[in-house]
Amino acid sequence: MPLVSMNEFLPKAKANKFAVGQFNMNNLEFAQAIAQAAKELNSPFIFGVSEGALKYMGIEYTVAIAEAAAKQSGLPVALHLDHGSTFEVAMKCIRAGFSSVMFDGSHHSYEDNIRLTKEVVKAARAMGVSVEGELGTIGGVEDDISVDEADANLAKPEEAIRFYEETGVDCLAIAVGTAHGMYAGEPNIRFDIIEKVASAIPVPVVLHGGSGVPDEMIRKSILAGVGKINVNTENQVACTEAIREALAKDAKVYDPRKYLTPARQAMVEVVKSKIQLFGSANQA
Ligand SMILES: O=C(O)C[C@@H](O)[C@H](O)C(=O)COP(=O)(O)O
Ligand SMILES: [Zn+2]
Repeated sequence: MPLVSMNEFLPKAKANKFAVGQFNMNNLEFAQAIAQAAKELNSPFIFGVSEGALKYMGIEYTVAIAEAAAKQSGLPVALHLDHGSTFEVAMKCIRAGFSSVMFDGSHHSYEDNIRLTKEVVKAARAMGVSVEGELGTIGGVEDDISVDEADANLAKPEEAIRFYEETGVDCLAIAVGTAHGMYAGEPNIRFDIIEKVASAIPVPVVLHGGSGVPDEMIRKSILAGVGKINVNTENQVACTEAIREALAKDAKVYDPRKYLTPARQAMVEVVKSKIQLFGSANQA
């Protein structure tokens, strides 16, 4: 199956109250693990690729790997630019074969964020590519602010609703108390904000910072209207722990396949557990 826009599965997720996982692709083993887990559970999924990951893997390798995974799995798979910072990078990804892009204008003023997101939506829609927008500040490692500081920048429901109405994005990431990276304690998720926004717009709310969020909070977020959840850190941790363990067991090992095989399997288990939790198994 060729790569698809997120609109192939997000409307169904919103209607049937499940969420589709965005699992970030950082190298070939991540892509293989994500595709294998999704195939075992017959789930649609999204490969998220940040600008940093794009630089690391190269845009042509990224698209080729995602296309191979979609073809091999036979599942609906979207290749999605994660936290795209400019119109230009979004267009570069679309031209290279991405089926979906996020324009993260959250660091701009509210009005500029609307104006810039609208431009991306107009161009992307003409090419059948879905767009995610972002409002508010999602804290954590990525922008080096703590969860408490991020709380001061949660999305305001009226602003989020107007943002959707003016931009026409296909899904909307709003800051509701989650953060990128691992949590020191538990996140304080504002389910009331999710509910207010999700009940007023026809597209799903996106939850960034999905790693380390307790299962019950994930279920509650989905019931409140989250239809896409991003996970990267938990896969990175599982991958690195498995490599450390393999190297500690045999200090003389030099064949990367010897430590990347358990690393890949550890990620398969993480992704499978998220797919079960998000309710997207058997929704392909
Ligand atoms: O870290 C990245 O490169 C991707 C993340 O920003 C992704 O969008 C995300 O939200 C993952 O959250 P996490 O797994 O809880 O860090
Ligand atoms: Zn994110």
